Amino acid sequence: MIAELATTEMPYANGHAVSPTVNGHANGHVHSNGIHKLHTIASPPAKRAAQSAEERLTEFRSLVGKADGDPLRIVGVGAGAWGSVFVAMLQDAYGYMRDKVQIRIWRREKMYFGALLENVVTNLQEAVWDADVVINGLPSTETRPVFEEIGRYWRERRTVPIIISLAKGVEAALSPEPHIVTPTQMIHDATNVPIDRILYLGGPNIAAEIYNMEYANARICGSEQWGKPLARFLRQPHFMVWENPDLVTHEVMGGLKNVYAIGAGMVAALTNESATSKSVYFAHCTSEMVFITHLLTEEPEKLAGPLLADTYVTLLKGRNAWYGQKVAQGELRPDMGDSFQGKGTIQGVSAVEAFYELLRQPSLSVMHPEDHKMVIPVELCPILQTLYRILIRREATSEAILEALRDENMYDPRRRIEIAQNKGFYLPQLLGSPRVLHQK
Ligand SMILES: NC(=O)c1ccc[n+]([C@@H]2O[C@H](COP(=O)([O-])OP(=O)(O)OC[C@H]3O[C@@H](n4cnc5c(N)ncnc54)[C@H](O)[C@@H]3O)[C@@H](O)[C@H]2O)c1
Ligand SMILES: O=P(O)(O)OC[C@H](O)CO
Repeated sequence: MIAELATTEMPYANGHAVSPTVNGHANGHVHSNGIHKLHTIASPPAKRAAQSAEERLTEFRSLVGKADGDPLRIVGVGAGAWGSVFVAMLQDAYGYMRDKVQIRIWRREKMYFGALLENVVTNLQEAVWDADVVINGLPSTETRPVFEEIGRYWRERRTVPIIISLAKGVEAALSPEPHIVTPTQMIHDATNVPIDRILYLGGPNIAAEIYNMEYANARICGSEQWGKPLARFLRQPHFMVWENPDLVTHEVMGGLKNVYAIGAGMVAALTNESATSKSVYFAHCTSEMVFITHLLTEEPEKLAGPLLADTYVTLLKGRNAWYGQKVAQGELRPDMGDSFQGKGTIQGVSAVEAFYELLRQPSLSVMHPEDHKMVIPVELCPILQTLYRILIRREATSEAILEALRDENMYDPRRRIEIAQNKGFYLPQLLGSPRVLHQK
């Protein structure tokens, strides 16, 4: 039986859910059954938003082509930290309009302990078969198999859903030539949903903090036809959403920052939070990330801001940095896998392997700007190489990350960026574009 999100539990004022965004500031806490209770704190009524929630829902419904009496069906796939918070945010904003929208979340396992959360659906086919909007809250490593199953359920569908992927991770594919596969591409491959209806939402977002209404921003990346209306529909006063047409590079950046966040956690633990050591690491890891952006796109400067903000927040409070610390402290080992009870999946581990496997391909070799010989790109990324040795080959301990920083052959991080900027390293095939006939 499909259970809808409980709105009976939501406090109401004048028949509408008391949303933290309607009556000014609110403190919220989670009740045992996981329903977020909101208590408004006496404050002047919030400035009325340009468009009311009703107006935004009506606008989006008409864009999707929903007839009166036919609710907009939104379903989250994967009820982890961010997947759950993101769906709960939509529920807070629109859930009280039960005749116009139905918001649910699917999770694999039934909640046998405690009360089954009202908002959980445990039958995937029932959850997605007629969904108008699907939110992918799965780790990138699980996106392909689950959407292959969903694709089978959608074979006879006559309507085309819109899919928003939250996943930050990548796969490396080596044929027909080495290239990156992102979660939106996995979803497209698995379901045949046109890529212009599959978008990526990413930003410097810590789920728990957004759940507590801390102000955040994010980008919805993909086709402008859906990016603009979705940005309007998803935007909340405490969650600013901008649209950006560049889908794949932003999605790749979400995966790349997780790689270097793990290393940052290791350095923090090994140097007892030394600010100097962490800044040395930050200089080197950002130069490697900027170098990699130059391989991926002709306009890397557009990515510096989003990439560094997402990296920064993950260094401050992300699970990938936490994982790096725990590995360096010996509390976790690389052979223990990448998913942990109460924490979820550490996406950086699979990203280390994907980026390393990709950037070590001879066909991607670039001219070493000082040795004047062709080298595989990963030769210019000693931190990525070291993380691969620690986490994937398991042939080095975390201390190797400090050796990498102290390596006297290490370029001045500025040099690596200068190298990338001066020598057109752009490899269009990395993101699946046809290879340029004559590399610059
Ligand atoms: N947590 C955050 O603050 C945050 C913020 C922004 C982006 N993200 C990204 O969003 C994505 C989802 O993040 P999250 O924090 O919700 O993840 P999570 O690791 O907390 O939860 C993943 C959920 O997917 C479920 N799952 C995994 N494999 C499954 C399968 N095969 N079938 C069904 N369910 C399966 C797990 O049970 C879990 O509930 C990740 O790629 C993450 O990097 C996370
Ligand atoms: O908790 P993490 O490390 O998966 O990162 C969370 C978000 O990606 C930060 O934007």
